[in-house]
Amino acid sequence: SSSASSTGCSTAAVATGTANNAPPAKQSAKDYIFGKVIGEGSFSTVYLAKDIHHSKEYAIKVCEKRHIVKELKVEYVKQEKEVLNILNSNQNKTAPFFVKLYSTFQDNERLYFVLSYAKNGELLPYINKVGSFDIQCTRFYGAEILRALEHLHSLGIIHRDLKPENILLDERMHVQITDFGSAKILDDKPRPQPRRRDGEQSSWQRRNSFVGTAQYVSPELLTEKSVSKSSDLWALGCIIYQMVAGLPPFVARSEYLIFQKIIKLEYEFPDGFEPKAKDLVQKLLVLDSTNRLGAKDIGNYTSVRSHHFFAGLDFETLYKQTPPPIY
Ligand SMILES: NC(=O)c1nn(CC2CCNCC2)c2c1CCc1cnc(N=C3C=CCC=C3)nc1-2
Repeated sequence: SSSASSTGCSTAAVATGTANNAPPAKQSAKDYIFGKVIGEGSFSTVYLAKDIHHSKEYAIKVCEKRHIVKELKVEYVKQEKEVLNILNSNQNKTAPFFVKLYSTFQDNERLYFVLSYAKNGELLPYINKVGSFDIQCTRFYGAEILRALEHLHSLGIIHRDLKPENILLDERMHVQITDFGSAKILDDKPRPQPRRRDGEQSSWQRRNSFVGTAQYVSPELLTEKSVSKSSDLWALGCIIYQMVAGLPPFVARSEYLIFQKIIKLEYEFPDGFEPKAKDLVQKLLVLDSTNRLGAKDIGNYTSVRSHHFFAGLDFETLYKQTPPPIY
C-alpha cells in the first residue's frame, strides 16, 4: 500500500491511492516508527514497526546490503522476495496462512521488507508452555499447516525449512507461515529463476552442511540432496508429532546424530501418544518420499485430509473458525 499523498484523497483517488493520481509517494524508513527487535538472522533484523500515517503495525525486515553481498546471500533475499510476491499475487481467501509482503524500499545501506505482523509470535512457545497440545489443538493447527502447504505447493513452491519457529500466529491465533529464504521455486512453473552470482552457492554447496534446522529435515535432503513437495510433508509429520509429544521425533546431542536417526528412521512414540495421531505420523515419516501420505495426491492433499485423525474437520472454513484454546 502506498502512503497517502500530503494533499489528502478524494474517494475516486482513494482507489488509486493518491489525490492527484500521481504515483504513490516513494516509501522510506521515515514513514515508520521502528520499535523492538522481533527477529534476527545472519544478515537481517526484523523490527516491530508502526506506520506513521495509519498507526498500523508491521514487521519490517531490514537487510544490510553489504552483509548480503559479503555472505553471498543475494540469491536468498531475491528468492524470498520472489516467493512473497508469488504468494501476494495468488492469494487464497480460504488459506491466508502466510505473512504478507506489503512493500519494499531501500536506502544506500539497507533493503526494507514491510511484512504483516503476526502479533502472537511463534507456535513453538505455545507448545513448550503447555508441554504438549491436546488433540483438538493438534488437529486444528495440523490442518491449517496442511492447507498452507496445499496452497504453497499448488504454486510450485517448497518451503524446505518448515518448523514451529517459522509457524507464526496472528492476532486471531491463526497460522502465518514465514521465512522463505530457503524455499525452492519448482522450475516447471514459467518464471525467471534468480541467477546465482559468480561464486554464489546453494545452502548445501558452500559449507557442505545443511543450512536450516536439523530436527525437521527430510531424509532425501540428507542422502540425495534432493527435495520435493513431500519434504514439507515430512516436516509436517515432525511438527504433528511435536505438538502431541512436546518434543520433535528426532533429538540428539548433535546435528550429525540427529541426521543419523533421521536416515535410520530411529524414533519412538511415548506411552499414551494418541493412536490416530500416531498412525498419521507413521504415514508421513516414511523414508521413501514417494510413499508418504499425500505424496501421490494431485492438487489438495486429499489422502491426508481424509485420514481419520482429521475426521469431522472442515478444511475449507478453517480461517473462519475460532481456533481451539491452547491450555
Ligand atoms: N525472518 C523473517 O522474515 C521474520 N522473522 N520474524 C520473527 C522471527 C522470530 C523467530 N522465529 C521466526 C520469526 C518475522 C519475520 C517475517 C514477518 C514476521 C511477522 N510477525 C512476526 N511476529 C513476531 C511476534 C512476536 C515474536 C516474534 C515474531 N515475526 C515475523
